Amino acid sequence: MAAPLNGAPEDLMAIELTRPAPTARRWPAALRSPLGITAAVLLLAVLVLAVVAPLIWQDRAEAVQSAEILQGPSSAHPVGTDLLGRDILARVLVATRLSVGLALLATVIGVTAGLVLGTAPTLLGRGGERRLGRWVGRWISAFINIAVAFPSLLLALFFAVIFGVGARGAVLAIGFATAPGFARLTQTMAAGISSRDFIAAARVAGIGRMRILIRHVLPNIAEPLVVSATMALGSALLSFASLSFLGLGVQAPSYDWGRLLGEGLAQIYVHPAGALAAGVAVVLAAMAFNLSGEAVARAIGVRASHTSKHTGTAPGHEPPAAQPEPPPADQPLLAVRNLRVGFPTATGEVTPVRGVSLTMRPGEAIGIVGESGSGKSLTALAIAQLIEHPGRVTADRLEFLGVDLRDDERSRSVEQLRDGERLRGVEQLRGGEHAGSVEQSRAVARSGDGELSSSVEQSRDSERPSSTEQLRDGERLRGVEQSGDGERLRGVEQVRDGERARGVEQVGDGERSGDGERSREGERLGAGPGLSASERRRMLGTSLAMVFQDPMTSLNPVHRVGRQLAEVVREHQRVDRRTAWRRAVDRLSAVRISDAERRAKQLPHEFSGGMRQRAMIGMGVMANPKLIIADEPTTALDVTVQRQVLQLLANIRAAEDVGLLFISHDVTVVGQVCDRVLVMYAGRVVEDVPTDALLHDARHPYTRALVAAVPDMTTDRDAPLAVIPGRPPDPHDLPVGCPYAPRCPLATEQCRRADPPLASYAAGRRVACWHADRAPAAVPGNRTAPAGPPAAVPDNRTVPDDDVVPDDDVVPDNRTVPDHDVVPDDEKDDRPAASLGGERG
Ligand SMILES: Nc1ncnc2c1ncn2[C@@H]1O[C@H](COP(=O)(O)OP(=O)(O)OP(=O)(O)O)[C@@H](O)[C@H]1O
Repeated sequence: MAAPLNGAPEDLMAIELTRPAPTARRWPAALRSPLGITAAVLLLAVLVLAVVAPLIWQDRAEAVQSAEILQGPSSAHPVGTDLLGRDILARVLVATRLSVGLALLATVIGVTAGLVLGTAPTLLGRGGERRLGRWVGRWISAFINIAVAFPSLLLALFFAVIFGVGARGAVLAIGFATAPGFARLTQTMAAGISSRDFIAAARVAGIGRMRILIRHVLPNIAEPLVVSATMALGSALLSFASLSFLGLGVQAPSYDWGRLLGEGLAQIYVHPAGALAAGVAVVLAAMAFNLSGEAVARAIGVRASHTSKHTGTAPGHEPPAAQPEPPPADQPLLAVRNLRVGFPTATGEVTPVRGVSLTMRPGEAIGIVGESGSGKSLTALAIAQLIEHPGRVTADRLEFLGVDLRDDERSRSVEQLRDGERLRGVEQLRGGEHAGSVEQSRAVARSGDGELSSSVEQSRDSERPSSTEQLRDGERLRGVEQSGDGERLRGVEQVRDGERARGVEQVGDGERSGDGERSREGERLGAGPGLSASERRRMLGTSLAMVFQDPMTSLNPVHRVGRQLAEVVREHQRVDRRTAWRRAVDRLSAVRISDAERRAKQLPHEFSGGMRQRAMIGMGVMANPKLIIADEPTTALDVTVQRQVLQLLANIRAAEDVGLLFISHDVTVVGQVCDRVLVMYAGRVVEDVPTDALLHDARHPYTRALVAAVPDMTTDRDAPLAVIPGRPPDPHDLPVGCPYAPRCPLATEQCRRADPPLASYAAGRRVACWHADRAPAAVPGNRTAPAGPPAAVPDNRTVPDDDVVPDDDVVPDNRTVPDHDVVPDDEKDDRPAASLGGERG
């Protein structure tokens, strides 16, 4: 008899929750089904027998009657007697307790060990700063993978030999043989839940790993785990019977069903009923547990899911270094330079975010737009420190509130190179060397006067081709050196203008002026300039809020909304439960959720989509953040709710002087809430333009195409809808040169040869295009001027309580960029250039 061990967890390996709503209403229906009734009756019978059988039939089962040896079925002995004349039926019934009890014990051991092993990678493996933890987590994962590869029976036999013959050894053997399957199931589900937005939100809020695991991950995977454990119990029963049957389990004088099977086997041809009775008991009890698991599964709505494969290809290209933005007069809220996000692939590394730079002042609203896959979300996640291993984030500078957010181990090499370059830059400045740099800096100066072409020309002729060549050859080192040159340019220019001292300071210490600020921030937080990982987490938890696109996945479905909001302040401000709850209710009403006290007690599924999104925003402002990152917060909402959410963000921003990084596909929506817009394409910023210039004075053909592709109420319905032909490039397979060239009506040979740098051509304006000097044509007649930013609530830290946004407040339209992915092939290439606005260039 070779029963499958721990088959249930393996069967349920890819289990997932189909819906997060409470399941109370589905239980009665499931119990009333034939499956539910059968399972309930069988389970009840097994449990009752396990409790009462030894009390009633123990004496009869153990009474030796030499006159009745090996009797066949009779009215006195319904399934006959054994070699000592004992009643077999009584023995089978009495053995229920030991058989079920031992199986239960083995299952508890297996489930506990599986839970610990399965959650360990999630617990240890998150966050870049935990190298040792990640390492241990990886080893545990590898161990689980190897263990599940072995047949469970083999594992059980192996462990049985290790732990010794007998009931105790068998319990441990079956427990440990059950653990790997259960661990794999737990690990898979925990990893799935960990990628959900509400976990990211909890992490942004600075909630610790263990707490996230216990409060957010486990409750969401508990139901399928219970189903799996129930089924594992049936398997453990069969396994135990197998070991006892083989003589490795329960030893005489004790007896379980496996032992009774073994004893009866010798008489199977004489008294088949006596031999089979224990087998029938095993089958019925296993069925009871498996059917119960099945019924529970139906009641709570879990089903098997399909796993998806990820394939990697060639690494991405290096874009030319962006020209840094001029340093703001005051300390920036957020300073990002040369941010890169990469993921390992089978053939190297793919880099979906390639050198993004941005500087945000306190209270500023910056929009990031671009088609799907342009790297907007990854940029936001990298800033919020939410890129998971094996994702790799590097940056020359990544500071929030003056605090360096970089994970040292990951970014140090780049930083060291930059430091080296900076020092050399200072030396060169001091010695009055580097004529080439002076030349280049003149170009930058001219471009500052609006002579963009000179600047571009300069870069085109000197820097870029070599840069592209170098990077194509994988000489990253020299690429970094060039970014150092960018720094030198500015410094040299300042020296040329007689501002030598300032230039040296800026170039020499670079953006190291931030160091002083960082120290001050560190002092404020009670830590040194280099904050520890937990201090950084705490700082981010209180100062940065994230609002995600899908309001359904942004809140934990199993916790009341108010409790989730309260958790943020309880975590950071150590306030008592009641105070935290009051603040949660207050924040809910501040985000205009009426009857906030009652709503706070509801679960997320009881909220509408717009309310959930507002609740998320309410959660974000629980700790008075300095920056809100909103990743397409209105995409999943209808027009009215979209307008309310935009209004709310604008109000909070104005009332609390919060910076806003607003990500969207929709250039018009971004135009209405932001001061300036970064347009991303193929993982890099291709244009940085003030909002008021977005519609009529954008320089990059891609920006203009995005603007032109947005229809509005005045769009001529008879004319073909403007679209951008082709598709954005796959980050795995970027073309040489400007990645937009294959879709660009202005593309020339030069565009196909070299990627243009993001160059500054006027105050607060940067563009990465070789042809950006060509005067932008007027936006087609179907465009209307953008509405102004939503009216803000001045000087008031709470947002008005009215649920209805006045129409004249703000009218963000819900126009969205058409889904270019679904442009039929035959439309892509013969689309007239006029539809792109390219003719305006
Ligand atoms: N974990 C990952 N591993 C590998 N590639 C990834 C990962 N996450 C995202 N990418 C890739 O990075 C690119 C940019 O993704 P990102 O989510 O930032 O795009 P996006 O501009 O926000 O798009 P959308 O508007 O559709 O959300 C995409 O091509 C995506 O496939």
